[in-house]
Amino acid sequence: MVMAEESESVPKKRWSCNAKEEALLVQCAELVLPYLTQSELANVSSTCKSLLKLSRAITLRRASDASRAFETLPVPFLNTIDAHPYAHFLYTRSLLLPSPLPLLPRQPWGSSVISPSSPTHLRAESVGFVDASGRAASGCDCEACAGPTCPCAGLDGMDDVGRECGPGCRCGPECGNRFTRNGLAVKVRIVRDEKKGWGLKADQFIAKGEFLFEYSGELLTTKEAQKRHQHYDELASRGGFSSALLVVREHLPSGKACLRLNIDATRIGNVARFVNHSCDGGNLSTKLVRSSGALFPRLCFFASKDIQVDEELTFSYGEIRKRPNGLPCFCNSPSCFGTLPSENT
Ligand SMILES: C[S@@+](CC[C@H](N)C(=O)[O-])C[C@H]1O[C@@H](n2cnc3c(N)ncnc32)[C@H](O)[C@@H]1O
Repeated sequence: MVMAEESESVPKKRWSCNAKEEALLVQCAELVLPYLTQSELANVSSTCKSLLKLSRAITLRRASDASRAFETLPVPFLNTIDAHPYAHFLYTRSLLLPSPLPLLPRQPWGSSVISPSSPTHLRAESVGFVDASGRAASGCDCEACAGPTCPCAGLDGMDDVGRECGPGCRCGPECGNRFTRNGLAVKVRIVRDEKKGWGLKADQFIAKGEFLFEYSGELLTTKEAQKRHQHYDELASRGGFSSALLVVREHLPSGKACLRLNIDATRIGNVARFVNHSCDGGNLSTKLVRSSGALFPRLCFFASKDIQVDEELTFSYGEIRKRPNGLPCFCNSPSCFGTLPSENT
């Protein structure tokens, strides 16, 4: 294999190789390229025609399913605005404990030969309540969890907190009282907007009250969330950067304390990371759902009204606090405050 210099005004390095070498190169590249980020892929593909062809095929597959086949429904990207074919992030269907930046794992995406595996750091759910003998200490003993007789039933109504069967229950994954636990439940696509970046649109009719998805990502300590908030604010002020760090508070029964969940889907997350803000509350509502036996509740999204095909899915990011350097809001609702809500960390 030899490197050939081109005699253009700005010389470019290109590989030139014989047919046998090229076949070997493509074979190796098939195993490596799916692990690369968008810019790494672009750099590599500019070095030779075969890699360019392969990288184009990977890009097409990536744009056809943001979920990397972790969801049962594919989630395509659609961009008629600019040249970004997809957004690059690692996919997880559940909450994960964070890994420090340099240890962020790579996850193949867009390969025709390698199936992606979930990021390997600890699932937040793998920590649960146990009794002195090590048995799960909460949950139900139902064989079939039918209706309100199951002690874990409690997802109906407008309460901010719901309950479901979980790892502490005798029933299995097929139990009908675990319907927020099977990942994305409706067809959606990710659409590029000139002002808001990527956003999520319904690809089917969704009835009021229907469950859509949970908000997955890295579960951070408040200290780490504050550090990342500051870092993300700096990046956003330079433009072209969207963070997806959500802070949720659950008021505990005493009324005197609250549980604060910091979920960062910026680097690792699921489709929920694409839901944009609307000052009028949008068409989604959130509920913290506790699965019996799991230590942390999960933030789940439900339709707060009937949603038609092609409607953008939005919700309110929280209370608006006027900040001189707040990011501009383009929700376009009659009640728009002009500024995006920002967490006072
Ligand atoms: C959770 S992400 C949503 C997905 C994001 N639009 C993207 O391209 O990845 C939150 C970020 O989206 C953008 N965003 C969300 N709602 C917006 C709105 N109403 N107006 C302007 N930007 C918005 C802001 O950059 C915000 O920090």
